[in-house]
Amino acid sequence: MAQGPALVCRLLASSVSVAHKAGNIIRDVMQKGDLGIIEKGENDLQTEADRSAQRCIVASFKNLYPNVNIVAEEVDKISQNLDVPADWLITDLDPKILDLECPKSLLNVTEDQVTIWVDPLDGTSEFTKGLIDHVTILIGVCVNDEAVAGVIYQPFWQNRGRALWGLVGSGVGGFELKEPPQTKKVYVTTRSHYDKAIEKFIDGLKPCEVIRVGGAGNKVLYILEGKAHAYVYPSAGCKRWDTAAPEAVLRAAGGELTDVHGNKYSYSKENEKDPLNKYGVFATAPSYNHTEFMKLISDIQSKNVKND
Ligand SMILES: Nc1ncnc2c1ncn2[C@@H]1O[C@H](COP(=O)(O)O)[C@@H](OP(=O)(O)O)[C@H]1O
Ligand SMILES: [Mg+2]
Ligand SMILES: [Mg+2]
Ligand SMILES: [Mg+2]
Repeated sequence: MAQGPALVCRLLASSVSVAHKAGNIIRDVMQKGDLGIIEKGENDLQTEADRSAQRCIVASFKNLYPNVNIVAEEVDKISQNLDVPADWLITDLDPKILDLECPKSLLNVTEDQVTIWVDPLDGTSEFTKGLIDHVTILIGVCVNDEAVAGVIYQPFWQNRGRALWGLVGSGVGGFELKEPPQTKKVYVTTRSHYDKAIEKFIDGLKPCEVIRVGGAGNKVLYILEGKAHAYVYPSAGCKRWDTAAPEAVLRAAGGELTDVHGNKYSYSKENEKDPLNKYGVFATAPSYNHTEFMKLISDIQSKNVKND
């Protein structure tokens, strides 16, 4: 009997379609100009765009995939209200993604094995400062504890937005994958959560250039588009919704994302209660050997401990 597209492919196709709508919502909030900023904690903001984009994304997924587990960043009452306008409930599935051949290992995945990690607006700090190029929407499709597919959506790319996607074992799309320069080492790190300890750590890597930009999604884009060799964040602060989609897209392209020890984070639903990426974020370009890079990181850490 002929079978329809596999669940993982349908989830990725939905992610692309839903991200386009959430992008519209974010652009509308920016255009109206009333961002409705709330301070959730120290150096941790939320806006009307974060809340509304999350409501659109979560309501759409719950409607189409009632048994899939969804973990989204915003936990307040307004963001969790799924009574959304009818046109926010997206049922389209991006046809290009549905045409993809699903990797064999993912063909038989069932809803109960899936957790979708949603960051409705990554780079909120930059968004509130008008640095709109740093903003992305992140939807990561995870099976058991692995990030296997994801969308990084840039709502302000060329004033209209674009979806960059990846399916591990299949490939990436929506952008041109580029290698970083061979002549110099470039590292990308946080703009808004920078401190002396991070500065010292990165100095130890002796980079030729350090780029500081907002957003976990945006930093992985720097790697994918050949502007940086690695994303270095030697600090706790990012959560699983910040890294699920970027990790999936990067892995699908041949790169890697781990903690400071070179271990993968788990994206299983059990992490909902403790989603913090406690041991930092270290991501490398496809052509940059992650194991060797993590060895360099480990040497630097030992040196720092000796000198302290
Ligand atoms: N020390 C910290 N405290 C709170 N959030 C942090 C953090 N470090 C990183 N993050 C979160 O990780 C994402 C990327 O951070 P950065 O731009 O500093 O690299 C941001 O996501 P959001 O913008 O979705 O909240 C940010 O809030
Ligand atoms: Mg946030
Ligand atoms: Mg984020
Ligand atoms: Mg966010």
